[in-house]
Amino acid sequence: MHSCWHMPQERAVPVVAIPPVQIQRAHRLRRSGVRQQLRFGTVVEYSRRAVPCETESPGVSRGGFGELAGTALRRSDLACGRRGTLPLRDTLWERDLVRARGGGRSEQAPVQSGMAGFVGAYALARSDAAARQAWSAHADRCVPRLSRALVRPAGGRRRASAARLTMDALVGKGNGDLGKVTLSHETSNQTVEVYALGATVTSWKSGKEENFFTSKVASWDGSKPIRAGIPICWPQFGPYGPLPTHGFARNVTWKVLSTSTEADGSVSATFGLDSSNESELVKAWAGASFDAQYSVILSGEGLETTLRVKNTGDKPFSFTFSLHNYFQISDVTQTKVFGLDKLNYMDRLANEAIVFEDDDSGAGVNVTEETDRIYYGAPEELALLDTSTLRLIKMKKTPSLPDATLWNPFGGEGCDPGWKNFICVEPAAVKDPVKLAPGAEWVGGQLLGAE
Ligand SMILES: O=P(O)(O)OC[C@H]1O[C@@H](O)[C@H](O)[C@@H](O)[C@@H]1O
Repeated sequence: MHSCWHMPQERAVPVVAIPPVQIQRAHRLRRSGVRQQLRFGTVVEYSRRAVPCETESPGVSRGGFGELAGTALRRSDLACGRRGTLPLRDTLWERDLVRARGGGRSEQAPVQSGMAGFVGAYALARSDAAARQAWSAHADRCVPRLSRALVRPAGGRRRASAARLTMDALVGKGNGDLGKVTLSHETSNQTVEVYALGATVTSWKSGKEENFFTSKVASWDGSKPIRAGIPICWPQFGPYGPLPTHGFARNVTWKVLSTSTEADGSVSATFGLDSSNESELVKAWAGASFDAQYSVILSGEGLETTLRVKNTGDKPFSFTFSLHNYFQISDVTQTKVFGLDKLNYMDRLANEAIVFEDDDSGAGVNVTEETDRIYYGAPEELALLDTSTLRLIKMKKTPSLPDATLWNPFGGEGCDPGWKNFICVEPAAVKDPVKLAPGAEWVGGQLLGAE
């Protein structure tokens, strides 16, 4: 069989076509309510197989495996004229393949908690196993890195590099004459823009592709938070607390504390906000004394954004938090969010009822109506796939951010005119507010990768 999808050498296995009828059978099993006996975190038997992409399977139903495979097939069709194979190793959908298996090679392999949907999307979107492994390895290293104190004392390994400032980090003016830092990572051809107002990352480009949404009606005069990129919701998420919605971090101007270049070539900017800020909102926050630093790091693997908060007073305080990612997508209804299947969520549109998501198909969550949810205890790794463009955004969040929100207003009255082109997936700490004792520090952040 001719193959246009590269199968890496070390993963070369006999390619066995799965007839559409077997895929249909897998769907029937799932739909008929047969429980998946194979759970995340267990060792499952799986079959190394590939779906033949010349099969424009008339019988492959929409939803789950079929729909995504269909997307991938269309991509293959474009690339190689309706022939080729798509490896499906390590994917959640392999659970279906296990059921659908009709003989052939199989072996034992671990399926990691929370990874399956994400890896599945990735595997389907791209068949480059080497890149997949590199991402996973980096993401695993990233959490401890994110959890370290961010600004090192003078003389530390990180050098605040005035000499390289013009190359890697530019401090200048942006829209509305607002202060802005631009970071460039030349080897990976990424750039990021961060406004001092709210320390808001407004743009993150991988090559020419913009990963973040900027509202056409965003205000750039400081009167409102900037609706673009990653507004920081702190020290309050949503209406839950004494402050205006989403707290004050996104409303006030942060100091640019440093820009630097690491030995590994990653570039960063760190912003600071503390309780000496003159804003009435800050003063009104129950007299809490704090020192907050927000670090934005661009590396070959993507974008890391991390908030560190220290209680500098003699009273404890608590807060909730989210990184309000506005991801740019071509159509919200054609976007799948992976990692949130089969989780309880709090539905903010249904009197905050706890809803049990029973679909564990791994097909990803698809927004088809106004959606405002908080998933309690979301996995550390999430991903979203724009199935129109096959653009994939991967997210790894620190354990200190156990929750994730999912929001799109879906054309509701007064909502943003660009609602179709964004989806908010926000790593968050909402259900259990973070409590900080005097002198204590907290760190929460995310690593984002785009393909
Ligand atoms: O303040 P913004 O950027 O308009 O975002 C508001 C939305 O932010 C989301 O995080 C919340 O889940 C929604 O309930 C809320 O409406």
